[in-house]
Amino acid sequence: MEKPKFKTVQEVIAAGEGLPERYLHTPNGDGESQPLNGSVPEMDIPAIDLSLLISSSEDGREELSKLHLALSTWGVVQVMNHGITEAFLDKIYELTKQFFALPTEEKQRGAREIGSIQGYGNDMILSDDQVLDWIDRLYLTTYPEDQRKLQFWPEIPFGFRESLHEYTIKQQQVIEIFFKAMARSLGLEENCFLDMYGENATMDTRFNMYPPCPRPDKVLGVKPHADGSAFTLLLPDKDVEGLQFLKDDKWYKAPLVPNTILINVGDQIEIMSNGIYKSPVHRVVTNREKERISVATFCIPGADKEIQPADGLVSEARPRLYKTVKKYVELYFDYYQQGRRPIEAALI
Ligand SMILES: O=C(O)CCC(=O)C(=O)O
Ligand SMILES: [Fe+2]
Repeated sequence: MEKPKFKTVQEVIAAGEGLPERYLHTPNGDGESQPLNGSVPEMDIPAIDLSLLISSSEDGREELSKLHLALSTWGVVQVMNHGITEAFLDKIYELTKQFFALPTEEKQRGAREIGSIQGYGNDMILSDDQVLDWIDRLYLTTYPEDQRKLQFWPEIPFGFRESLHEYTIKQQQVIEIFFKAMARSLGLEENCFLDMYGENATMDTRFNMYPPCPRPDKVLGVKPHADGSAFTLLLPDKDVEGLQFLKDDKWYKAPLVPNTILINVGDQIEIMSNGIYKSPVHRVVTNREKERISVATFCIPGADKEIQPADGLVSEARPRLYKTVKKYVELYFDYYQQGRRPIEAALI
């Protein structure tokens, strides 16, 4: 299959030809006239103890109400006591760093092919007038195993493949507990969301690298978007800030809390929860001196599954807000390409 002709951000920098115009945001009058690297306040989100979410004790109930409050206001939580050791998370982080530090030719062995999202590359170029994100990434489907495309899985650094396999298994436990906890926190039967997620659900892991950028006032690492997943597990860089969430039209930065996983609601949980849990708009700003690494895993309901508001969350007082959707991620890319919020397509 044909490999696309593109330069990754790392190659753009290595070419030493200055910053291409295609990365520059021009002020368009709606809030973007402000510099992108202005200082913003930190968001006030709780660290949720995952081990307590499965307990029926008083502490467990308290943790569920903390979860409810955070997901209905921010749509984001930090999760601690998630059962994955700090050493293992560090290993994932280090392997990601090592991968992006490899010579271009080595990384290109797993380069994305035209029309395919999996593999190594830059921001997906969907149209000629798209402002590009200052990001290089490696995108891999990790689950179910028969959907893995191993030709894109790096053999170097040593241990990458095995560790990603192990990380996938460890994340599945977190995902299952989190789905059950969300349902219980809304007064639903605990398998209510898991059943919609289905047996044929997919996990996609995206390794993100944001090189230092000469114009953080004009260039974004990731443009504002909400995730099309049910929810997303994120390992943000341990030292370098950059991720910001929008609330009531203002940007807030995500705190750096060691050894936690950040979980944000995606559009499909917003739909399943009839809008009670919010799929937050977020972006990544760039940094002049430091590179930033993050690892995001998108939990995507099975393509055979109909996603709709849970019956228990629809009433006369709270009418149903969303249609039934299927294969939402396909619809997501169509809308995203037109610069629209895909969830609009699901609104009744
Ligand atoms: O790099 C990050 O912290 C977030 C990336 C992100 O929003 C995404 O991959 O959807
Ligand atoms: Fe995202």
